[in-house]
Amino acid sequence: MIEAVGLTKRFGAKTAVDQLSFQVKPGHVTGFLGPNGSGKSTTMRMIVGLDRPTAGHVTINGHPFRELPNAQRHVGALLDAKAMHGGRRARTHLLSIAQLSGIPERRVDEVLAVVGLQDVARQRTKGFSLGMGQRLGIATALLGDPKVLLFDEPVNGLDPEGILWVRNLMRRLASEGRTVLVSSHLMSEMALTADHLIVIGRGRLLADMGTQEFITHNSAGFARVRTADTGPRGRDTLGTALTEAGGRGLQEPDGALRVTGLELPRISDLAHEAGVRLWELSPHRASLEEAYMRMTQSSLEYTSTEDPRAELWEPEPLTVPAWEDETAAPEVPQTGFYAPAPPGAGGRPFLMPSDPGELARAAGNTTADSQEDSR
Ligand SMILES: Nc1ncnc2c1ncn2[C@@H]1O[C@H](COP(=O)(O)OP(=O)(O)OP(=O)(O)O)[C@@H](O)[C@H]1O
Repeated sequence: MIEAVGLTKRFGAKTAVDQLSFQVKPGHVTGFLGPNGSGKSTTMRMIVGLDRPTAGHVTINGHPFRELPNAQRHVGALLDAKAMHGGRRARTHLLSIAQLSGIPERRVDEVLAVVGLQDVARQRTKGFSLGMGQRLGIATALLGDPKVLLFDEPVNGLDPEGILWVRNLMRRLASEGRTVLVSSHLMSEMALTADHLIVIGRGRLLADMGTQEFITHNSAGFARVRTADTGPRGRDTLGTALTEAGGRGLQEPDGALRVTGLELPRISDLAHEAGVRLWELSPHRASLEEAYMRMTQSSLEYTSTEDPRAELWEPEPLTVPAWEDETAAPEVPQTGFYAPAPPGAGGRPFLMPSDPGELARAAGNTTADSQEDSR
């Protein structure tokens, strides 16, 4: 297990890591996420003793890295895939590290086979592609058969087959009871690889929870509603009914409505009462990328002038339906199937009920009851 307590690193006036406390437990792949410059690499460097904390401490299985006897046998790390002597052959690179750590030569050939570099083992690493370098870096981390593994951006530069391979490798290492901490900016990949997440922003801890829990806690909630094509006026009729009931609808590019401010059962009732047939009524299920953007948007060290993430919160309507002009969208409430106010504006994250029966029960509730549904 890796344990950080009040871990802090300052570079002059810059606080790169700010009072971080977390545990990385064995048997899981823990994703380490954060915007550029949020302090992930600095944290990893402190874990393996390459940077000294300004305050706080971090231990591996109860010991600071520098006090671990034969650390290579306990901890393996891929921090910089380019950190190798370009004039050395891949096998020689591994062999020199193995010899320094008392690791038998046969292990070098084992890890070369694990990462699929046997055929280029005698090539000099300066000719390696980024992906080959990553594989060699992973082989180096695995050399001592360590119980604790750190990977900083291991899928950087890998092709889809390589990414899949890394995913399966991480999961296998965790299933063997090892502690696996992996950073990546590839959210779709992290969603598939990591079962736990530590998220930091500006050096501070933003979240430490299961991946699914993280997505649930940080998702904008809305319903997708598609009216039957058979009734061309159905969408406008429904839009008016939804607006009058306190909801708000925006047109999705595919013609569906994105509805906030109303629970699904209420939307269904309103459609029924208005005589509008629905072909789709579904809760929006957020991706890890969306949840991550939502959580970190105020913690980005560098943001582009034009924020490409804006579309994740509220799409521009392609055309403003008539009913949109009639009534101003009301203040968005904070409970049930509602979209929260934007982060930073005091909004509470939207939570999907984990129990689908909750939806059915909510269908029988009055408006007053529905206010109790928030979780
Ligand atoms: N040796 C150093 N001297 C001065 N500042 C540093 C040093 N190392 C890191 N920093 C600063 O500390 C902050 C955190 O950097 P770090 O590399 O840990 O972030 P990161 O989350 O790994 O970023 P990325 O995702 O871009 O790799 C940045 O502002 C960086 O410029």
